[in-house]
Amino acid sequence: MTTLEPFGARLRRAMDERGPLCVGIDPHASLLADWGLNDDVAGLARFTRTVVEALADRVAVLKPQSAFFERFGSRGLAVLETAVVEARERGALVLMDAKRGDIGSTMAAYAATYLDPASPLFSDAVTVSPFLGYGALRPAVDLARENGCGLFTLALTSNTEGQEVQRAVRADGSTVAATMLGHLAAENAGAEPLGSFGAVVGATLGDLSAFDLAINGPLLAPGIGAQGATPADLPAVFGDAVRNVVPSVSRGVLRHGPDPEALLTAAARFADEVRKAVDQPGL
Ligand SMILES: O=C(O)c1cc(=O)[nH]c(=O)n1[C@@H]1O[C@H](COP(=O)(O)O)[C@@H](O)[C@H]1O
Repeated sequence: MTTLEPFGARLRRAMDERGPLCVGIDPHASLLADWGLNDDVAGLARFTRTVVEALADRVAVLKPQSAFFERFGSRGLAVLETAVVEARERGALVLMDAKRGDIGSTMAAYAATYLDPASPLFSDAVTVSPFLGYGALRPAVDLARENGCGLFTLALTSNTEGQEVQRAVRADGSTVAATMLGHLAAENAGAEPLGSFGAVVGATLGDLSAFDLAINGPLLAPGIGAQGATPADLPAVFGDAVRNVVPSVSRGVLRHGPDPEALLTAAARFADEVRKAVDQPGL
């Protein structure tokens, strides 16, 4: 198996060619109903295939939310496996949104699930939670490096509840979030054109100038659309780091289905708004 080019380089190229938008694949039961589909594995498969076929050859990143597949058990995971393979074949980078985080020895198994090319769920990158300690993520960091994959570590999440943990002040006076950003900057030191170790930083959070977002890695910015943020908010939230932002939308695009053209139009509209806001290419 050929080793992939580092994820950061692959992502930068995809952002340059396709624009930086990430579309999330979140098959909520309510969306399946809105699309006239049953809340069962056949409905899940139809929904997922529609999104992949509509968008995988146009957007830089597709981000399946694993929870919506796991709720159907092994047959849901089989749908997810197919989606990952098809999306990658059509040229999208797949960011598995699994938000895994555990003690190091267990983390190694999560890493093998998403970052080992031999795994049926092998993805370009995965979201991880550092709240058992950043060091516990080491097996995932190492395997990502080995296989040309990326990690997106939660730093400042889009939901207000996250603040009690992420903005907590440590004994040395730094916040937990700033500490995570510091770890990521260290992982990405010297990487060109972009490091492979991203942070998740919500687009909903307002001015973040108190945080050093210059981690030389991508900043996944969920919260656009259904959670209320808009592409126009990005420069004020991210400042100079906006060039490395991967804005992420799930329901804001998915609610336009099941017509594939309508999905693509919705994604293109978000991409266009992003391009106007941050001066990067559209779809
Ligand atoms: O890691 C994520 O993607 C994520 C981090 C975060 O801080 N907030 C957040 O909403 N997300 C995910 O992004 C998606 C947001 O979906 P929409 O609100 O429908 O656009 C969901 O799959 C969330 O799990």
